[in-house]
Amino acid sequence: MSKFYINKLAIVGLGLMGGSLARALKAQGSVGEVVATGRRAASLEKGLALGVIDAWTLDMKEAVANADVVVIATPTLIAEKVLAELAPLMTPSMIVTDVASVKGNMQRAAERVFGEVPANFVMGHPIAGSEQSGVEAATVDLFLDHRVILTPLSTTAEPAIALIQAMWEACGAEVVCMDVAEHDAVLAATSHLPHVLAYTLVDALAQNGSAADIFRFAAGGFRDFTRIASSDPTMWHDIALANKEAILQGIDDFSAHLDKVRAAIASGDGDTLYATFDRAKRARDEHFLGQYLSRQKKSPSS
Ligand SMILES: NC(=O)c1ccc[n+]([C@@H]2O[C@H](COP(=O)([O-])OP(=O)(O)OC[C@H]3O[C@@H](n4cnc5c(N)ncnc54)[C@H](O)[C@@H]3O)[C@@H](O)[C@H]2O)c1
Ligand SMILES: O=C(O)C(=O)C[C@]1(C(=O)O)C=C[C@@H](O)C=C1
Repeated sequence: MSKFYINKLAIVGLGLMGGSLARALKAQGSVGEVVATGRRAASLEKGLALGVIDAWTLDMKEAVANADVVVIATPTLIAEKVLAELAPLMTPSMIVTDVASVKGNMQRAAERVFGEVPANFVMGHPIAGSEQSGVEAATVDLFLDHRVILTPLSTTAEPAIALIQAMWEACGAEVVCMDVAEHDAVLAATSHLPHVLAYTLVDALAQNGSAADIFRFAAGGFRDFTRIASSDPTMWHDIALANKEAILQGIDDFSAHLDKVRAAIASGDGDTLYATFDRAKRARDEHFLGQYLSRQKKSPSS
């Protein structure tokens, strides 16, 4: 990993993501000053009190002045407004990145604001998080042993990509580069669809007249399946609208699969049911066992 140091990091939108990034970089001694800006003085003040940031301001110009790196960590659909505010303040030596969960929408937003995506804007997405939000939920090790996907374009400057890669590696993450459309299709399937399903299941049950009884008898399976339905509704409202086409495709593919399972249950087709459940168990076990083994290989003592 290349040795790097950020003199001044500016965070726009200090919540779980921005706060965890600040905590991790500070813990590594990889950053001089962290300044945050956002909408609400109260959460910025909380970030300061928790030692996550060194200073805050509601003035974007003041926040990003002389910053080496600016991280946009607001909900996805706000990013265009943030980019528009940032545009006249950007300097050639300033590198801008983001953590939004959808990249096609971010690319289109940057194209609308700048004409084309600036060479010093490196789009990124940490594949780590939680159902909690806000700076108080930020942790120093959120990105440790997780992947961060960067989606640079052919016009993105190599030194800018290298610096953002080094920033995430300093947080203990593995960085991979991916095409924007591929990113949005993959994340629609593995992250966005599960959230839509969890929210919809809980809502459907909660609308049921006997919801109180149903929830009273819900145990570990329901809790595991629905943890992510406690995620921030604004964040997921934005993601669902920003990655509309890929999520609709995911819902359609899933519905077709669910129809097959429904038909198998209705007709008593145990072979199909068993085969479906067995394939799913193997696929999940292999994936998570593979992850577990690779973590063990990296730190055999833990
Ligand atoms: N939470 C996760 O698991 C996760 C994982 C990966 C990526 N992301 C992405 O990271 C981004 C931030 O998510 P988070 O979990 O940190 O959310 P969060 O709610 O914890 O933090 C978002 C912050 O943005 C601020 N904000 C909202 N509107 C704003 C505006 N108009 N101007 C300036 N600031 C504003 C909020 O006050 C808050 O401090 C989102 O785009 C999300 O999709 C989230
Ligand atoms: O662990 C969680 O609670 C998450 O929802 C994290 C999660 C996901 O894995 O789907 C959510 C959104 C992101 O953009 C990346 C990660």
